[in-house]
Amino acid sequence: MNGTNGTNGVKAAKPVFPAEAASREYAASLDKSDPLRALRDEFIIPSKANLASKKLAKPGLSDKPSIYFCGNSLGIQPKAVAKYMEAQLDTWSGIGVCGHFTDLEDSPLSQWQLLSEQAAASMCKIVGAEPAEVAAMGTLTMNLHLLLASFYKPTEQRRKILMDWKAFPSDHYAIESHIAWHDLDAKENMVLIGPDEGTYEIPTEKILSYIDKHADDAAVLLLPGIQYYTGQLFDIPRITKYAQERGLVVGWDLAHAYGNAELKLHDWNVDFAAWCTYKYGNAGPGAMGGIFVHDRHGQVDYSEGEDSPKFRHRLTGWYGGDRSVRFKMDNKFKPIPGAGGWVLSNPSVIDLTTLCAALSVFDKTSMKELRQKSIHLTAYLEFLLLKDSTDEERLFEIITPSDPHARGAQLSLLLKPGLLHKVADRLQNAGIICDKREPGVVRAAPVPLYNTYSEVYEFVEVFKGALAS
Ligand SMILES: Cc1ncc(COP(=O)(O)O)c(C=O)c1O
Ligand SMILES: Nc1c(O)cccc1C(=O)C[C@H](N)C(=O)O
Repeated sequence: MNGTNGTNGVKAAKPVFPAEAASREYAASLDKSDPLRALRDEFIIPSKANLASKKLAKPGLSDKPSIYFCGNSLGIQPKAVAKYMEAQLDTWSGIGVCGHFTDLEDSPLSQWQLLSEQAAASMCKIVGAEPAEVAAMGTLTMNLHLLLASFYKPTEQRRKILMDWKAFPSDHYAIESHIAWHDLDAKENMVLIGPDEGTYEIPTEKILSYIDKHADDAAVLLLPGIQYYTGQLFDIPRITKYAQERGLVVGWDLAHAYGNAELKLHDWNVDFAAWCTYKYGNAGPGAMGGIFVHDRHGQVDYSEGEDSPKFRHRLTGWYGGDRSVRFKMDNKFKPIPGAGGWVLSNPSVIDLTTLCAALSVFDKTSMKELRQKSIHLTAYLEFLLLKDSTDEERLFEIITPSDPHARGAQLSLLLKPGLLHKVADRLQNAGIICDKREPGVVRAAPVPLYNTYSEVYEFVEVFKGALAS
């Protein structure tokens, strides 16, 4: 397989496809030789019949599956979810409150007090962190607020937050409200970094130049790992290092990068990060999110005595308190060392259950393997979309970077004005699920865990047919 990440950090070349690759048979041959093909069977693929009928029903075995290219918004259901949920419901009905401290034989789930650690143990592999640097908790926007409460400490001199020009609205509101929370003017203190006029990709050099420009007045840089609209994957290690060397604290919103790109948050020395798990993570709509706090920020110092722990300030709650003293009820907060110390409440075990089920699928593979396939699968999509036409002839433009190392699974296709609804309808009628973003973008995300090369081929046939009609 071409286009894989080589060893020693050397980035592999972009996959190249021969002319004969543009056929249904070739796509099928790629599926046949795909080493990860068995993973598709770990999922329930929404069926065309169900999408059309709008009745509550599970997809039947003989139903034709839809082509699901919307993992960038909501991943599909892993079969493990039903099994894990049943085990959890049986635990609750079987032993009630004793579920907190009892590990049951044959259950894939640990006792409730340890369930968030079970999730973190798998999640840390996806983001490249030590287990203690990751906590399963809350939801993305909520977690960004909690992390900003700890890491955005504006001073007279440093008060600005550098961010992207088209941040997902929730991130924009979170940052805006945090600045206002400190009685500062939001407009003055939000520095939006965007692409040059008429382009979509933000060059790394441009981000670095903003960091230079604001090296004396910016407190935090908070960017998306992958930009939700354009699909651009940023150079996280380079940008992080550059900003930190100039005194900024660096956080990443990994909503679109979690389970999609290979991440090494610990080695990259990222200060903090947050993500949701319902996109490429497949943990279910509104599923529990995750945070990363670098080891150096999560330490608890007892050098002044057991009763006077010193730790980075955060907004606290009892589930961030060390388990050994959690039920002593002495009202002396001793944080769990690491990201767990940011947890507030008794977590929903139902949410943790779907998360653990989704993570059990990731445990069958690795981000390295997934990314290898993803780079190849998305390059195949790009190849089929672009072949046989020139930039001038096409009724769409791919606004996602063409460098596979500057994007994840998603390609964002910007259509000529007036075409979006027609194309979206045609895709929907053909049982293809991907999303549209006004004014004219179709986002298509072939996901390596469950999508196939044949589906990519079919998608392009329908997409091009819709444009030609
Ligand atoms: C980049 C980004 N930030 C924030 C959100 C919102 O997250 P949540 O609703 O889980 O807080 C999303 C997706 O909905 C997103 O893609
Ligand atoms: N979280 C979503 C929701 O509650 C409803 C509809 C869509 C979403 C999404 O996740 C959108 C997604 N973040 C995006 O990139 O557009």
